[in-house]
Amino acid sequence: MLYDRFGRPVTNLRISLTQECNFRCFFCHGEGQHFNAKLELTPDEIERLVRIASRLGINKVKLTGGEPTVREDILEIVGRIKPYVVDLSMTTNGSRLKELARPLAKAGLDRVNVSLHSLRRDVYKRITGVDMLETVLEGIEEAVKYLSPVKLNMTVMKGLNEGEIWDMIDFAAKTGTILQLIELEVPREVEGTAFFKKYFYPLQPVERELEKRAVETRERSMHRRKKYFIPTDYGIVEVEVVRAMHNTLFCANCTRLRVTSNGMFKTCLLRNDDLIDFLTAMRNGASDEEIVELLKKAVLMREPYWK
Ligand SMILES: Nc1nc2c(ncn2[C@@H]2O[C@H](COP(=O)(O)OP(=O)(O)OP(=O)(O)O)[C@@H](O)[C@H]2O)c(=O)[nH]1
Ligand code: SF4
Ligand code: SF4
Repeated sequence: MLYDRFGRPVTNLRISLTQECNFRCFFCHGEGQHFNAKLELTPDEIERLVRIASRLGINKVKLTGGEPTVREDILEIVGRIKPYVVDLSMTTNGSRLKELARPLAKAGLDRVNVSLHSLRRDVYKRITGVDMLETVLEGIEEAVKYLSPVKLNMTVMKGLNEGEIWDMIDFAAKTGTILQLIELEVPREVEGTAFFKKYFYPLQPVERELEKRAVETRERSMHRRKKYFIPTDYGIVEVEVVRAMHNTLFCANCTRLRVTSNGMFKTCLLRNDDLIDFLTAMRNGASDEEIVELLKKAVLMREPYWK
């Protein structure tokens, strides 16, 4: 097992497969990739990286983007890395899940997180830039048949969807999904901007209400995130709250290393000075041991962002 200088174990890789996306969410953080990356890792390179990481105790992988399902070889990628991974998940906008949920599960995907910021067509379109709510809802319906759990990601924003939280909780109960309520998060330099002030909606009061209504509360080891089990007319539903801003406990329990779509290790979502290129080494014939050294170097660069 690898530990960073702050005693945090690294147990998962969060791999961005592409910067491409068929949506245009106005708040998209692009997984912290603020550069134009034309180059993409091939299935061979992804498999090799995951195989090497698995030897070091990293056995959970999250596939992200951009939008991971815009890659034509997504099924091949999933199938090739699953043998090395205990928990293989994907975060997607859901636009291709209707046709892909079943083949993805068959290829080895264990579970999926689907962004669903609103249940109202107009609001959904304002947030994502596309008129695809129906398609995504159909995708979710299909996903629950083959993948478990299916989580819904709702980024809560002032003036847009903050009034839909309880509807979304009911929707999650009805569909047999888990809801993740996510507070808008940005790096320090963006915090003072008009954008952030306009849309930031603090979830602490919502969390207090959840606490009151919950029949049970649990804490995840990752980020020490709270999970609330909320009774609804449709049964008990699990609601997880993601509050990263200024959350020292969250960062102190961060166990993931990121991989950018163009082959670099990235140590933190919110940092922009933390990249280690491993793809050039790989393409120049580096041995597994040399890749391990680069991975270890990245782990040693990790720092909690909020401390
Ligand atoms: N600051 C920060 N935010 C994160 C991190 N991981 C996830 N988030 C936030 O949580 C949102 C949802 O993340 P997902 O990709 O669905 O996955 P997850 O919730 O991290 O992982 P699982 O619950 O294990 O599936 C992201 O859009 C981020 O806003 C992280 O390591 N750091
Ligand atoms: S769907 Fe995700 S990757 Fe695509 S624009 Fe929206 S937030 Fe960004
Ligand atoms: S250190 Fe904090 S901000 Fe950075 S990736 Fe981990 S949890 Fe997110």
